[in-house]
Amino acid sequence: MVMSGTPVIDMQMVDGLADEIVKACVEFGCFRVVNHGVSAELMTEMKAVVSSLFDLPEEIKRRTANPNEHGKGYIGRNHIDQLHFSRVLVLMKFRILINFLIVLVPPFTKVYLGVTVTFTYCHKLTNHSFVRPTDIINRYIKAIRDLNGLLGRKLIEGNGLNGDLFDGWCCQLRMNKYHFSAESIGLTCAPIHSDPTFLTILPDDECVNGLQLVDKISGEFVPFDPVPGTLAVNIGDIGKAWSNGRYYNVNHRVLCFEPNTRYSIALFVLGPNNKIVEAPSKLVDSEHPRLYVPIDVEKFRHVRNTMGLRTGDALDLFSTTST
Ligand SMILES: O=C(O)CCC(=O)C(=O)O
Ligand SMILES: [Fe+2]
Repeated sequence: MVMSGTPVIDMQMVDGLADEIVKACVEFGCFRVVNHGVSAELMTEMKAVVSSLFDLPEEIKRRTANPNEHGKGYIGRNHIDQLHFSRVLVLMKFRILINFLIVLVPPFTKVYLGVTVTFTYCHKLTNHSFVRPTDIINRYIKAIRDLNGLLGRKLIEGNGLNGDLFDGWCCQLRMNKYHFSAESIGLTCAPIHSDPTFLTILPDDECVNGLQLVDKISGEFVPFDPVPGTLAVNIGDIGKAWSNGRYYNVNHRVLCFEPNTRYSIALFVLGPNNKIVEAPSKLVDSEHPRLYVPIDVEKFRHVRNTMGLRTGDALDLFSTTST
């Protein structure tokens, strides 16, 4: 059976919100949220900023290069590096990095260009032609982190736990631009992967589709088409580990279906600042024995990247039964 459609969850619903979210994480590993608290106006402003940042001259983007930390600075178009797609940038709480990935697809040999810009750098950019990106990005991140906080509280409640889940966790903001052309129709532009996150909040392009998910039951790809006014949320590997295997770390990919530019903006909720993730003891019992050893999230991402295990397999290396 192919799943008939991922749920759209109203974040302002009064009763049953926590249960709906937990159910969606277990059954689909993804869902959409509406009434999510990120205003349509802010979303429009953010999209304009993203587009302006991508339109910056190459020379300006190159100034953000960070030769010491691959993946945290400019990556030229000629540096094709599939690994970078899954490389994760750790954002300290007040030192926010923005990673742009411009994805070009064959027949071009240049796959994408990546740039990381710090907020400080964005201040410098205010001297350039586009408007107050820092203010808008700051407001956007605040709104999306508020939403994330609410999701975390509902996950805690839905599992019968107490406290805050994502308080102080590291996040990464990644902006993707896909140059879809007539020649690229039918091609895979972002390869199949799970996210190495607890969860990802993804405003996908409302006009240009392309995102596909692997159905939990059938194992087949199914479309995850945009629904205007909603934001997509998906569970990653760390979410599966924290839930003691209950949540589905859904594999996904992006295909080109039409010759239009496509944007998406992903907030990756990576892991706690103390770095260790383990399932709360309440989620472990005789019917649900502990599946994973405590996971150091930085080590996890390192193993995942260096071994190229991008579709959830890296978790097997942290299994309580692996030798
Ligand atoms: O562009 C999209 O819709 C998905 C992007 C994605 O999966 C990612 O950045 O991890
Ligand atoms: Fe992803």
